[in-house]
Amino acid sequence: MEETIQVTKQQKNCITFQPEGDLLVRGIPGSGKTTVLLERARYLQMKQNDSVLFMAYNKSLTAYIRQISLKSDSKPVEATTFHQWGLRLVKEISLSHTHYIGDRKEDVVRHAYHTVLKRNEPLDFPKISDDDTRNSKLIQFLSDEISWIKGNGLTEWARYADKPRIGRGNQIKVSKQNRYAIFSVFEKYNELLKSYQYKSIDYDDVALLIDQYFHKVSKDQRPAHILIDEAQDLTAMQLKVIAKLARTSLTIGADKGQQIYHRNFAWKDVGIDVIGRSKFLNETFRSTQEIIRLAKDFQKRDVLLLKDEDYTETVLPSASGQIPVLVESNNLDAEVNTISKLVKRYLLNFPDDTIGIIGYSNRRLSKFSETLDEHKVPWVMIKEDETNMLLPGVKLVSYYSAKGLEFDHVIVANLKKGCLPYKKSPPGMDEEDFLATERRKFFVAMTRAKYTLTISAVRTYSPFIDELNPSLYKKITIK
Ligand SMILES: Nc1ncnc2c1ncn2[C@@H]1O[C@H](COP(=O)(O)OP(=O)(O)OP(=O)(O)O)[C@@H](O)[C@H]1O
Repeated sequence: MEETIQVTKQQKNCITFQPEGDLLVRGIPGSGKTTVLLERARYLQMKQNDSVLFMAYNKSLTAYIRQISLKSDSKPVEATTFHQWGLRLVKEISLSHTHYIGDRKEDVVRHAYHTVLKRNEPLDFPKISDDDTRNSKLIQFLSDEISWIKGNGLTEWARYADKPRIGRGNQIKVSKQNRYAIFSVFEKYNELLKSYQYKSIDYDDVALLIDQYFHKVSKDQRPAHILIDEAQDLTAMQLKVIAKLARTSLTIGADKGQQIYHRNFAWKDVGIDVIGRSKFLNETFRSTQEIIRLAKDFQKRDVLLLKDEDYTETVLPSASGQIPVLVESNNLDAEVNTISKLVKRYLLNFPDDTIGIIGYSNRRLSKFSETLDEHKVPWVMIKEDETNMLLPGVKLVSYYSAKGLEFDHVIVANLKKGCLPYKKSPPGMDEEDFLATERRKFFVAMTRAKYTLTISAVRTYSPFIDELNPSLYKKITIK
């Protein structure tokens, strides 16, 4: 977002939409949702002279938004994630000494499970086949189920008991007795979290606690205007409290086609009124025709999305460029070597450009960083910190953290079977739903590219490679 841009009429209508009530801005990748939300934040800040808060799903996107916002002359916009902002509020209104349980959540679920098993009452858990004697799949299932319960605000037995299991798949059969057993673990888990031993909350608790202690939230603690980007990945409960917290207006940016967590709710279910207050941006500005043509064709494999009432076809942009390249390597070592050489060439030819290497995880990306060091290529890892994303050079970023970002040149790496899509779906999730979210990660990664796109496949290739239309890319095989 280097140049000053001329917003379109469609975008302007969103920016200056009436500053009271809700507004939903939907749009295809690169259609300017972030740009519009940021401009609207500035507009509201200036016109209304009242507090404005910009929220986004992950820390890398909020850091990026702060960086873009700082580049302009106007007052910077406060940007944060719901989890960061919410935890601060929770500490102020109820639990001053709390922190997130983070990666230890499954340990607490296991602790709760073993505690309820010792009770003198028969508990019937869902049958999940597992070779592991530690019941890891059941524990993971219980952990995901607890997130689902909290994310949908089903924290009372009466609400959970009969709730249709939308979004929880049909793979594992869950009877009423099973629900009773699960709910016993849920209650014990919450008790343990609060106990002296853990004194923690989990990520899903933030929305529940704000809802529970809403009467304690003062007017000054509630922003007048809240703008939220990438809202398709928030839970129903998170959106419900965000809608309650916004005093005057709530602006939501979302694209179902980029939803990488399995969610299922309608806007009205969470108290958001979008009737007559929904806008769609269908022009795309980031990428070239060649990149969007390939990504758009691939998106057609997402049958769940095509059936969704929110789905709208991506329109081709006017800018034209190089055809995307598919590089095939025999193994991961060959992949990092080839990509490192390619990156070196880009740096030489385009010293003022950003180059994003998007990989499966930070662990996988560390292989790139080692090899880039050997090739004497400077790089930065975009994790969740304040790495400057606007400066030229090489950025390493995971599929998750790449959401909402953009780079002049993108290399989507690790297209290997078992890596993307990941080798196994979480217990309980339907294979089709799982593949749809994994496919969207690839779609999101491809659409981060402005000028060139390279896809790097490693033997045994990801099945997604076969889903790419071969007439829309050029193939290079590295021996
Ligand atoms: N009217 C416009 N004219 C030219 N460029 C634009 C315009 N609107 C947005 N852009 C540029 O297009 C790119 C994509 O914009 P932005 O990131 O806001 O899209 P987005 O819809 O949020 O994308 P995504 O959902 O894929 O993350 C940015 O570089 C932005 O500066």
